[in-house]
Amino acid sequence: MTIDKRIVLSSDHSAIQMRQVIAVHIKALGWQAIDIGPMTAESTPYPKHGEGAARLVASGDCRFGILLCGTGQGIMMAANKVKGIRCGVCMDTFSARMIRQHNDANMLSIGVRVVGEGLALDIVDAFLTAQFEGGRHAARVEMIQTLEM
Ligand SMILES: O=C(CO)[C@H](O)[C@H](O)COP(=O)(O)O
Repeated sequence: MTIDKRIVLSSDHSAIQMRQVIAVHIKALGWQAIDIGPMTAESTPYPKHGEGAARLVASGDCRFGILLCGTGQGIMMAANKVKGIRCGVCMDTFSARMIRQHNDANMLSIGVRVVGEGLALDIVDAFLTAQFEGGRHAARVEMIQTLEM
C-alpha cells in the first residue's frame, strides 16, 4: 500500500479501546492503520505518543495521523511541536472538514472523554474525505510553516 493510504494512530491510556475501533473503521474504508500503541491501559504520558505519531507523519512515512487522549488537547499540543505537523482537536464534523479544507491539517486529535464513539467515527470520516482547497488558504498555511523556521 502506498504512503498516501497510511494513517498512524496513537493515544494515551485513556483511549485504547476507541483507537482500536477507529483502526477497524479506517481499514474498512481502505486505509492502512499503523497503530503504534500503547497496547495496554497502563497510565502513560500523552506527549511521547503524540510525538511518536507526529514523527511518522513529518517524515513522510504516513500521510495522516489520528491522535486520541482524554480531551484530545494535550496530545495535540505535543504533536504540534514537531516541525511540519498541523494537528487540530475536533469535537464536531464541521471542524474536522475545515481543518483539511482550510488548514491542510495532517493530524487529527479527538478527546475520548468528550465525544462518543459514533461522533468520533463521523469526525474521522469528515477529516479523511475533505480536501485542502489551496488558493488563499495556501499562503496562510505557508505563514504557519514560516513560523517553524
Ligand atoms: O486528556 C489528556 C491530556 O490532554 C489526558 O488523557 C489526561 O490528562 C489523562 O488523565 P489521567 O491521568 O487522569 O487519566
